[in-house]
Amino acid sequence: MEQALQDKFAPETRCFGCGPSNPKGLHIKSFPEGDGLVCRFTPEEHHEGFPGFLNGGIIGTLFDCHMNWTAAYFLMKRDNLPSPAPTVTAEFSVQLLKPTPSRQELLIRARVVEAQGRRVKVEGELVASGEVTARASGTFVAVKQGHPAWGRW
Ligand SMILES: CCCCCCCCCCCC(=O)SCCNC(=O)CCNC(=O)[C@H](O)C(C)(C)COP(=O)(O)OP(=O)(O)OC[C@H]1O[C@@H](n2cnc3c(N)ncnc32)[C@H](O)[C@@H]1OP(=O)(O)O
Repeated sequence: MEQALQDKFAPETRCFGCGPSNPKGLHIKSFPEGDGLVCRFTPEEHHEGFPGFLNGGIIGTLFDCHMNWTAAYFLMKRDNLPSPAPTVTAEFSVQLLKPTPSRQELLIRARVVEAQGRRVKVEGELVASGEVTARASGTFVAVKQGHPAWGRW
């Protein structure tokens, strides 16, 4: 199977959501597919908000990191960079449409809907057994040299 973007481009990073080297992290894995990125995630019991259903903050983190990588990968392709751009989350919002089952594999899709300069808008959806249980949108910005995140991925 093809390597996840996180493992290919940032294996040493420790982001709680997507850092491969954080032993307590979620280890979100993003793969290019179609016009965006997809992520498949199977929650653990300690990610639940109530029995059998996922905690809303965990849902937010899944969207945050996966949409961030969607923006970073988009900028890499658009600007012909050797690796994904160093993007951070400027803002994001999540709509929790129905309880998300936690004892199964979940699918998160994200795609870029607008981009200008180093600012990228991304939309995402979370699908459980073919049903969309949450949607999100956010703005991600590629940082400049001198930003605390510069060179940290
Ligand atoms: C291998 C690699 C892996 C790369 C992949 C890595 C994935 C890691 C995932 C980690 C995700 C995180 O947790 S990141 C950590 C949480 N996030 C943060 O700490 C970010 C804190 N905020 C900041 O550092 C800053 O505010 C920035 C970088 C977002 C923006 O500051 P700046 O660089 O000075 O840029 P600025 O000129 O203000 O804005 C640039 C453009 O973005 C717009 N903009 C700025 N902030 C916002 C905002 N909140 N909402 C909407 N739009 C905004 C501006 O209007 C402007 O648009 P225009 O006029 O150009 O149109």
